[in-house]
Parts: sequence; C-alpha cells; structure tokens
Amino acid sequence: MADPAAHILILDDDIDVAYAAQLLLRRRFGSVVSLNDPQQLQAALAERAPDVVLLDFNFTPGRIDGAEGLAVLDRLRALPQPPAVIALTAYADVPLAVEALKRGASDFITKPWDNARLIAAIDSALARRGGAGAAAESPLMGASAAIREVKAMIASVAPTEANVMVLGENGVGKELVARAIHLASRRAAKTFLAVDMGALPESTFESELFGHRKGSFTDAKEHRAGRFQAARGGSLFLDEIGNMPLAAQAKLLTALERREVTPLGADRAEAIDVRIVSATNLDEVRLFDPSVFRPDLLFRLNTIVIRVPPLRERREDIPTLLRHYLDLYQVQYQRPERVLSGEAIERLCAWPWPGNVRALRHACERAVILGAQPEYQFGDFGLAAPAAAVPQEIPAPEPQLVLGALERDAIAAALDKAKGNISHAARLLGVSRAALYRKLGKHGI
Ligand SMILES: Nc1ncnc2c1ncn2[C@@H]1O[C@H](COP(=O)(O)OP(=O)(O)OP(=O)(O)O)[C@@H](O)[C@H]1O
Repeated sequence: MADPAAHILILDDDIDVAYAAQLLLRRRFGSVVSLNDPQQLQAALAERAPDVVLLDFNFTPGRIDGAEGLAVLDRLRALPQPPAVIALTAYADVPLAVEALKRGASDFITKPWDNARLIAAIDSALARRGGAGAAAESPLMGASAAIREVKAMIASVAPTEANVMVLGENGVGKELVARAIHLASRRAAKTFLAVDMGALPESTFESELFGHRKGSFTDAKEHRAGRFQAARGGSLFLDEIGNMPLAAQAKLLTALERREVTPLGADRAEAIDVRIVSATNLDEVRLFDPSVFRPDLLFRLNTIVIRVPPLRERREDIPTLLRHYLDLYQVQYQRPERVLSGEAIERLCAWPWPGNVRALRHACERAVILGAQPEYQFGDFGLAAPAAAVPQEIPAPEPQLVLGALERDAIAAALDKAKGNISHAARLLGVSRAALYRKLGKHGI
C-alpha cells in the first residue's frame, strides 16, 4: 500500500464512478470513503477529517454549471484543516476547472480518468499537503542573508515574464518561492498551477500537459484540457523537472520553443499564455549533464536561477521558523502557547535538518501534539538520534522497534543511493513520494 495513513473522501453522485474510484484507491490508500450526496458531508467530516477530497461538481441531474461543487469546495477550504481538493470535471470544462483552481483546488481530473494519473494527482496532493493543513500557505519566513537575497530576486523577477528556475534540496521552500513570484506578478489574480513533472505517466504526458480532443485515442471519450490551457493567463509551476524522462523533455522543449501546444487529435495549435517557473532538487553537476537533462531545455527554463540554500546553511532562520510553526500548530490544535526551553533551542539550531524546512514543520507539529511540559523540550520534536548513537545493548527490543530501525535504515540507504532525490528514493523503496515524506517525518530524517 502506498500510503496507509491517508484518508481519501470521494464525493460524486454517480454511484458507479464513486465505486470504481473506491476499488482503485483502496489498494493504495489506508481509508477511502465515498459519498453520493453533499448532505452526507457534515457527518463524514465529523467522523474523520480527510486528507484529500475527490470532488464532483454537479449533483442535481441536468445541472452542469458546477455551482454545487464550487459551494462544497468553499466549505472544505474554510475548514480549520482544509483537505486538498481534486476537482472531478465531467465536461472537460476548462472555465470550471480554472475557477476550482482559483478557489483553492489543488488539481483537476477529467472523467473518465486515467488510473495512473488519478493516483499521481492524489500522491502529489498528499506530498504537497504533507499532512499539515493550511501550512503550505505560509509566507516565506526568514531574515538570513540567503533568504533576503532570495526575496530580493523574487521582487525583481516577478514583474517580468522571464522563466525562472528554482534550485534547492527537498523541503527548502522551492514551491513557496514559485508561489511568491506568481503573487508578485501581474498574473497574481489568475491561476497558479503546480505540476509534478516526475509523476506524470510517460504514456499520458502530452494529453496531461497539452490536452486532447475527443476520439484522438481509444480512451479519449471527451475533449480534455491540459495543464497549459488550465493555467492560461497565470503561472505554471513545473516541479521536479529533473525527474522527467528525456523523451518528455523533448516534447516540453518543443512547446516552449514554439510557445504553442497542440492538443492530441487537434488540427490547430493553441498559443501558450503562461509564466513558467520550474524547480528541481538535482545538484547542478547532474543538471548540466546532457545524459540527464537536455541543455537546450535547460537554456529555455533557466533565464533566471534562484538558489534556495539548505536550512543548515542559514541556521539563523531556525528560531523564526520554529516559532512560526509552533504558533501555527498551537492554534490549529488548540493547545496552550508555550516557549522553547533553552536546551531545545540550542539543540534544534544545531540539528542538521536534512529534510530542511518541511522536516522542521513536521517536528513542530509533533512537539505541539506530544509536548506535555510547560516548555517545549528537544525530545518533544521526535528527531531520531543518528543510527550509530543507538545503544547496542538493549536486551530484547520490541518487534516494532526493530522494524522501525530497519525501515529507517532502508530509507537512509535509499536516500543515499538516490543522492537525496526523494522521487528516486521513493521508487527504490516501492512507495509513493507522499508516503516517503511521511516516513521521513516519522523518523525525523
Ligand atoms: N522560508 C520558509 N518559510 C516558511 N515555510 C517554509 C519556508 N520554506 C519552506 N517552508 C515550508 O516547508 C514546506 C516545504 O516547502 P516547499 O514545498 O516549498 O519545498 P520544496 O523545496 O518545493 O520541496 P520539494 O522539493 O520536496 O517539492 C512547506 O510546508 C513550506 O510551507
């Protein structure tokens, strides 16, 4: 199972559709519940808050304006811990998909869906959400010289149309930078759409990005908009571009060079009107290796490069980030305000934070939930001691501790082999990126 902790809610009046989705998703996610009527929503939310909601937009027979779905979307987004919402649109309705994205949906899928694409969309939504509610909307915190430089670059490139490439390890805040560029640009009122390029199945790459016409291949039962069309007028964030196969890179290059895309089966190309921001955690040696990444595509994407340094290289930001996320989770979990003990601050500032700000955020969430003393202690943050420091003489370890240690070692080995690339490591371990992030959080890696 890819993510046993995830709770997925399907809201679709078509019982067959909901059942098919349930069958598919039950094999991968811990809990999958389907509802056929929005009136059942309140009770379902009271029972367990979902991580991801798959939301159909029309419930009353004959209605196709999507207003019912948009109302549910607004309700879900207003929850204290809003789930990620993936819009299910039956009519390849681009304006509706765009409206849903503007109101906070994380993605949209056109019915009938491609199974791999649906799973990839849920995985991405879980990874982005990181199990931590609205925290993704945090502003870019920090006042270190490195972050001040990043903010200054954002301010100067945002008003231009230049393509920006954001580089940095996993969890340093590349997507936050991309969003900040969008929000400071003249496109701010339009859509910001993030696409995990590493998760797009190769077989449906073109249809996902550029769309397709009804009948262009066996399963193309309806016209379908691609990501380029859905983000029209706004910004398209191409995340994890370092994980794209070379064949897909060639297709993307052609679209960017011509500034137009041709949906599969269409006889005319459509002009592109998107600002491209891309990101990768590949180090620059690998990025400049032509066997990994096409130099001509790199040249298209990296007009401006913004490097976000790892947290261990800007430790002065750690106290601000700790306070920010502790405050956020205290409010979210309705826990009392507490300060950090001196020992905790000292050790947290010295911690290497290989998972960067994402790991710090998870650690803060844990401390808020588990901390039981008047001040937060280092131990509340659940950061695992390095493997070598684990005492060897424990007489009869409990089986789950042994399993935990084995899991941690396997993750560490996979990360090492994948040179820190989360997507590659997840593939080596046979789990989704979302699941791996959760495990990294669990083990404090
Ligand atoms: N400077 C920052 N201030 C506040 N929150 C931050 C900062 N940097 C990162 N975060 C938080 O850390 C988490 C990870 O950030 P983000 O998704 O932008 O990282 P990323 O570099 O795109 O990661 P990945 O490469 O794994 O996709 C998010 O919850 C984000 O809000």
